[in-house]
Amino acid sequence: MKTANVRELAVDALMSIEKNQAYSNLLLNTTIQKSNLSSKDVSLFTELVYGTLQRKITLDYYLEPFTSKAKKMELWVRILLRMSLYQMIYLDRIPERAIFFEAVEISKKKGHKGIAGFVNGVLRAVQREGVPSLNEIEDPIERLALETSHPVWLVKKWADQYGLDDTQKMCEVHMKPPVASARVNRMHLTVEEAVAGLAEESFDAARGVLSEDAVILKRGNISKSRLYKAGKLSIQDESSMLTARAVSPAKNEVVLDACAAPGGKSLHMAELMEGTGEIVSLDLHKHKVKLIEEQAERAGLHNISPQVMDAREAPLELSGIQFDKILVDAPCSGFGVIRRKPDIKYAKNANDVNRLSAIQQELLDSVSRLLKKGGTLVYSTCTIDKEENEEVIADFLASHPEFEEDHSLKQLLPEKVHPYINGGKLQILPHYFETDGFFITRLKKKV
Ligand SMILES: C[S@@+](CC[C@H](N)C(=O)[O-])C[C@H]1O[C@@H](n2cnc3c(N)ncnc32)[C@H](O)[C@@H]1O
Repeated sequence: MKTANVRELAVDALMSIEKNQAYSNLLLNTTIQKSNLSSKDVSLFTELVYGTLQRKITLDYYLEPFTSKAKKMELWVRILLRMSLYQMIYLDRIPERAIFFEAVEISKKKGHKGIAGFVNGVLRAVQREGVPSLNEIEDPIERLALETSHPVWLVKKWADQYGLDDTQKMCEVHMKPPVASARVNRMHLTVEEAVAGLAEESFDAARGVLSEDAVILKRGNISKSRLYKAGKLSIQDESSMLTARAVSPAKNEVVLDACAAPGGKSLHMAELMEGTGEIVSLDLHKHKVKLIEEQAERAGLHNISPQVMDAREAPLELSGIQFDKILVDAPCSGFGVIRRKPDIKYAKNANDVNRLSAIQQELLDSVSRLLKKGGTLVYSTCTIDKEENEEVIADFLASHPEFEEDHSLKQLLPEKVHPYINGGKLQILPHYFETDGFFITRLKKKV
């Protein structure tokens, strides 16, 4: 496939994401699988889609003086201009004449000569005059939002919650590509054996930086490895791997995973229980429950019982006896995974956060009835928003005096995260270890 086609494919992918027809990470995977792109073209395609999406607000700001007079610009034209500008500013290795030529070719194909002339004119004017400086923006929050392409309301919220310094580091790390990592099924092999096995298959792998169960991959697609296909590896971010460790299920226990699909943490817990006991894995959606079944099958784990159910309506008799441990890995805004899904920062708004924190409360309220006395309840999210994390837990504890924070996280989790543990709560921000941002709380039902 020629590079011009890669760019055209990237414009189409960005259009679908913009129209909310698909999540960036899912769309990228399906487009790559369906096309017969070479690995070099896959890298360029990924870079163009992620890079343009990550920098959307900044690129629009840069384009504004050059496009403000255009009467009406179709969405694909704006996207093509953003993508071309992204290459001009951030990708040194692509010569400008190639960027211009291919932008013009795509314009002719998707539109007509007139649009090609407009696109060419805008790009040449940018080349001549340069983009506007961001230094003149006085308000530090507004400037940071524009520099790192985040909506102002979000940067303001994080600055209120964490201070400007951490917010700046977090916004900057969101610009970097995510690290590929996988969890080793320790029932079958050690992390060292997994690294060596991957090296034999010519993957450039190393031990993880945070989780004792992790390998990280510098190059290559882990799902193509023999170890993955044999169920000995599962794709998961390192911070997310800490959740099952925080639950710490013992052999033969009965565990509820209330929001379980696609099954990452159910599988991890099943592995820690060495295939014994039972994990009841609920999810609201039938097609997602199927993913849990497929993953359990791939890993050869038979102690997982997936069920389609709204965990807010889970009946008391669900477990027969009461559960020893319960995990609520709740639906959330996902602000901790912006590096993987940049569209999240544009798509979610303050109402979403309110709606989600109400659902999170309902989930905890409901499943807490199913836990036996002395049992463990772990609540986790892949967000950094305090309204969905600390505040949900504070509200839950205020209305559930039968629960208290369990202070054993420091015994269960690696030393590196200890500075970020506060009582029974752990908040990892994405820049601490260049992982996803993650929140984990361990609670105990009083005896
Ligand atoms: C953060 S994801 C869980 C990820 C999963 N624990 C893993 O590690 O692979 C949240 C899941 O909760 C599910 N969900 C949302 N509302 C739910 C509800 N009321 N009851 C059960 N599942 C729900 C969503 O469908 C989604 O799959």
